[in-house]
Amino acid sequence: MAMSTHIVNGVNASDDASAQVCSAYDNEGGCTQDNDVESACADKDEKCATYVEEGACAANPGYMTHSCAASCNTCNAVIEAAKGAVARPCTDDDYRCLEWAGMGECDNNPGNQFGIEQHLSQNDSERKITEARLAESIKYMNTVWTDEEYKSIRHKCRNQHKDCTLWAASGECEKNPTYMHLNCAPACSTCDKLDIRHRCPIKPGNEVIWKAGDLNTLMERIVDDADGSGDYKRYNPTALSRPILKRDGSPAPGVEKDGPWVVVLENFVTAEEADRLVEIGKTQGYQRSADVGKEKPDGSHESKVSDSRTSHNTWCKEGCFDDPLVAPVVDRIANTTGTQVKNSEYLQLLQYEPGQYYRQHHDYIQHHKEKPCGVRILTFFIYLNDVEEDGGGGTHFPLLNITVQPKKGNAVLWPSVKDEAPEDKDGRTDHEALPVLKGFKYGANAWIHNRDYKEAYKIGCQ
Ligand SMILES: O=C(O)CCC(=O)C(=O)O
Ligand SMILES: [Fe+2]
Repeated sequence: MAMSTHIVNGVNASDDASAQVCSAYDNEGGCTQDNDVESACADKDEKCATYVEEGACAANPGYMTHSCAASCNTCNAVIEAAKGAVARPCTDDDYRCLEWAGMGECDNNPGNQFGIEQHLSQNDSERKITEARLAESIKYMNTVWTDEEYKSIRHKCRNQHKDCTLWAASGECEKNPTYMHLNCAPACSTCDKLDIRHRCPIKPGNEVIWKAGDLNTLMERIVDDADGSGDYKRYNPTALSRPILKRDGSPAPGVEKDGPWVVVLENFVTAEEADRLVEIGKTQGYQRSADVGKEKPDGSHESKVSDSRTSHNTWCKEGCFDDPLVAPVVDRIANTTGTQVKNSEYLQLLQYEPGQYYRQHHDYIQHHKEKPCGVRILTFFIYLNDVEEDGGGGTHFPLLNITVQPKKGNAVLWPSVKDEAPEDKDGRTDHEALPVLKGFKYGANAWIHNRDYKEAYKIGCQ
């Protein structure tokens, strides 16, 4: 079923009976083409006669009254509409609309709607600029509905507020783009921004923090204390896996097998800090964990609950990250990894009940590569309670044959990317959270990104 997309007739308000209908506007909202009442009342659809025979004047007055005013004898209604202070804001574009609506086509084929009916101000100058903007929107939406380029987002391109067009006419698309581009996309002519791939470009200045070699430099500094400062000594760092050769080409002492970095830091958080994170998690309430799901047509991703991950989690955002016992932990993670707080996702607080687990997976998310947050480069995982040796719940790296047992306050960190190509996944750090067999397990994930995550999150581009 083909539907055209003509949506709104702009009507020039006038107080007297010799109302004029404006059919075109200039940039300032002035009417460039005044037609007299006679032409306003003329039939505008060459099939009017046929429709009338089919009884459409009565069956579908929404379309016929205005489009076949002569044949339906509804000239007065057109003049009244033109006289009224509010323009006829939205009309059906085909006399069969009513019939189609009855068949459920508004839901099945919501093509010719572009959102909430737009309010035209009573104030003359506002009204003029709004009408001019409306005329632009109509033109633009015709393109959106015909051009292949907009196929994936055209159904989502709607004005979500009655004042979108007035706001757009007053410069709000430029002043307040985050809200306007999404919620008033027809008014701002920004339907393309509904596609996350267009809305979220990587802007100049948002640089990656790791170049080739930076991963090994950091990890050698942590584990070998190569800078001699002793800063990391207090965590008694242990590399459970590491590259067989150091950056200077010398063999890493005691290392027999080449591998990615997996490093344990002891007592990274105090017992008090760990308890506070668990307490905040409980107060906020843990929800069933979800994974990244399928890509949606607009380029964003579904989140999906699946059997591969049965834990519960909550996020440490407002009211948590600024807690006096939490803020130092967040800062410490950034300092220890030579990154900045803005590179890290908000802490994810995890709870595993007996029997719960997270099957083998990788923390690297491919689609982040083209996003302003960049890819996850490091996972910094903190254990917030002890789980007994025979209590399960270990973090297991199946490709490396390593299991780290949860110990309150300890952290384990590993890269998601390769040292020589820090945007690319290092598949060797696949891991799983083994089922907890006894008691509960609590933990906190900090996923550190190669670009500014917090800014990307703020604008919905993560
Ligand atoms: O709970 C663990 O030991 C690891 C959790 C994990 O891998 C994750 O949440 O991505
Ligand atoms: Fe993970």
